[in-house]
Amino acid sequence: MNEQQVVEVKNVSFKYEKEWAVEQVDFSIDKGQFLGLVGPNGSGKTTLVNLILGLIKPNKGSIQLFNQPLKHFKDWREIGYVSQTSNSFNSGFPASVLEVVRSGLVSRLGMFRFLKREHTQKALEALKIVEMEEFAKSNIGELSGGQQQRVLIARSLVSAPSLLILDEPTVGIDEKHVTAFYELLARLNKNHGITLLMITHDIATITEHATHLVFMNRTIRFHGTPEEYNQYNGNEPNPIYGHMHQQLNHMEVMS
Ligand SMILES: Nc1ncnc2c1ncn2[C@@H]1O[C@H](COP(=O)(O)OP(=O)(O)OP(=O)(O)O)[C@@H](O)[C@H]1O
Repeated sequence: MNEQQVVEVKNVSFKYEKEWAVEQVDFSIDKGQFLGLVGPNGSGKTTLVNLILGLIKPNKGSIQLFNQPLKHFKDWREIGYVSQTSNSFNSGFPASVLEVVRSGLVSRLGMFRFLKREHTQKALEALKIVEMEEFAKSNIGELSGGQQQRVLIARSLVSAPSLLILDEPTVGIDEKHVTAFYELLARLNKNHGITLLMITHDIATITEHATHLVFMNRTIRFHGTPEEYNQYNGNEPNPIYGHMHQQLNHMEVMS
């Protein structure tokens, strides 16, 4: 047993109908890694994350979370999940930022109402981490896409997860705020010890910030560090990686 292993995907294949969406995927994520999951549209990234979250079951292979087979895994508070949120809340959405963040603890709030003050405290601490404390009383629908995304990250942080999974979190964030957003993720990773798995199309930026990269197109085409990626990228590429790099460049232009 590898104590450091947070996610282990062993030879996993999945098909919705006839076509394989994910085929023989094999990789693991160790504690403390910031792993960027990159691939063209329809390459199986969200399917893979849904498999890891246990929302769908593999046709072949197996998945372990924190060294437990997925079917026995119960402590879902260990895992935070933030999906794409562009325009999640419209301007009339009737909730304050604090209420949205506190709702990350709602399952426990029902049983322990008297702990409400403690939950508010936890929510404020999470807002502080994402530098949104001053917006606690604002209406969520009045914030920008990037600010809303920070609030949703705060909501997933209130239960103190060890692993945070983000599906294209920079969609809807304007370019000048994307760097600050990546800096926030790097801080969560380095200072708070949270392991990160992030789906993105933004190869250039993820390569600067992630500790590890997985490029997939139904199967895994590359798994390694950004340095390893840059090495083959800078040298004569071998045919598989060269082809993948062309595809990735094409994706970058398309996204
Ligand atoms: N619910 C579904 N039913 C049937 N096929 C699906 C379903 N969801 C996804 N697919 C198919 O599975 C393949 C992988 O889709 P998936 O959403 O995992 O890709 P992705 O890499 O996340 O794409 P994108 O970058 O566009 O979000 C695609 O061919 C897609 O059409």
